[in-house]
Amino acid sequence: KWYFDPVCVALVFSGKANARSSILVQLRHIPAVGGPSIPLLFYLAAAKFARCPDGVLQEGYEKHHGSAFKVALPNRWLVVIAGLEGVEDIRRRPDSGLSISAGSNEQFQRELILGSDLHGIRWHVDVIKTTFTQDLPTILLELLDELPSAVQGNIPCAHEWTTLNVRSAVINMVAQVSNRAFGGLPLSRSRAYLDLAIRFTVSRMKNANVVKIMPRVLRPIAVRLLIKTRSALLEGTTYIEPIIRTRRAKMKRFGNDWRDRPNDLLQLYMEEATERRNTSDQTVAERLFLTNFASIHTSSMSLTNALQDLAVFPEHIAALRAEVEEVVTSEGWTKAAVDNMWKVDSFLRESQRLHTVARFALTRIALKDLTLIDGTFIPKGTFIAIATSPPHRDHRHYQSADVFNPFRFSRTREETGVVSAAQAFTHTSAKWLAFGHGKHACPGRFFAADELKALVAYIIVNYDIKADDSDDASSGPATSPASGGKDTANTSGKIMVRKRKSDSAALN
Ligand code: HEM
Repeated sequence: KWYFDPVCVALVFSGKANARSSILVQLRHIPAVGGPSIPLLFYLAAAKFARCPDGVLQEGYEKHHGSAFKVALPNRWLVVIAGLEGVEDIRRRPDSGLSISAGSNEQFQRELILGSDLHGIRWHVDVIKTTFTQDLPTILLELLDELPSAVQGNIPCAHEWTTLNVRSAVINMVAQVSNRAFGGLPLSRSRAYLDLAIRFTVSRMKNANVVKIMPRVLRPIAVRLLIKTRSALLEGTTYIEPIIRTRRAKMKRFGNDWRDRPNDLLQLYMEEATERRNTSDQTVAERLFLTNFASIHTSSMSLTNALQDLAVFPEHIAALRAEVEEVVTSEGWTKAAVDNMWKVDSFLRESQRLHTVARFALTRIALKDLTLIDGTFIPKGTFIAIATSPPHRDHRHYQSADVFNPFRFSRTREETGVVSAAQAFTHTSAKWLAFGHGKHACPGRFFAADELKALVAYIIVNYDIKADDSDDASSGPATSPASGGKDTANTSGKIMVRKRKSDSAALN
């Protein structure tokens, strides 16, 4: 199972197959993609996968569609299930057979990096899925109120064209507006807290990747020596705990008659903790800080890609802007307006389709031996997942799948007037896996969609955007013929922006 583990390698070579090494043998029937699967040479496959993960996954998807293949990670095999029936099969299986907790622990090394207390907690997922999503109409009003400060604080307001480093501007904007919805004011305006949340998110991803390539026996030492993530988490909670104390005092004093009860995730976490009685305020604070990890990276990468797509295809800005101006003029900056931004929704989904942020979904560990729907045997302990990008680029699922067509998901509505949930950014299916699929699909996707739509809408009515035409910007990758000679997103990481002179105060 752990082919990097010297003990395991020694056992394989000495022929003493035990439970750990036997999984190597047991996975022999699953074809490897990206390189050889024989002992030690699988490092070649691991190196190739590290260099070109999307190419390897696409190759595996095409060769083994309807079945499974394996790719070499630095420390173990990952079995990737390819094809619609396989996705449905995985999503239907209970956690007792395929565990999401064990899967995300393997992916993010939660137990080692965060400690076993936090690793097992899952009640926050239910809160995000239920009350937080139900309360979005009011929570979104807070978020919308934060837009001017977050956007104008990170995108220059000059009326001349200015170069913008899109990734760093976006991560700051997303951190600020998200934390307005997570912990309210003044938390969302605390630069020190936001920097900590961003640093924590980035370093936790990096640390998980470092820990994963280390031999298993050295991992706990590495965590202690190298990783400051846990202390960043503790520091993050020091900003939240005083807010909890103040709110607890008010909750005690006013009970349900508390009129200015805050509309944010922290309040919902606190109320859930009160129900659960044995949940401490420190756990609530840690949970809130950790929610940044699930949301900041994914949402900011999605918005970065979307803004870069806008810069590469500025001809679509006018149609998006017209939609936003129409709905905001009639509804104001409200949830209803955001719900009616179908073109913006479609544009975000198309951007996500071609630049899917989460490379894998339905990441699981088999807790027992299983046989998949196509007959593939999956031994206990196998790490499995679905690769998200290949189905999104599959010509069987999307017409002209390689072409960036921002309104492909809003066209049905425009033509027929029928609102189809299956066309929405938040939809999940075996073909649309940006948020996973099934009972463990991303619980924050309704919030993420509203947040991203609001940010894109606010930015396009207030700014002009175009591709960066400076010399160093042209050093990006070559254009792709599949996208009509233009490369979508991820060129130089820079775009040009210019503040618009808007006539309508209602829009900004
Ligand atoms: C565009 C932004 C986002 C993307 C692309 C995204 C994507 C995903 C994906 C692919 C998964 C794994 C699902 C699976 O394995 O089937 C996931 C899980 C999760 N996401 Fe998101 N996410 C986004 C935003 C958010 C936000 C804003 C929040 C919080 C408010 C959030 C909270 C979570 C949580 C808590 C889980 C774990 C669910 C579980 O363990 O059952 N996500 N997300």
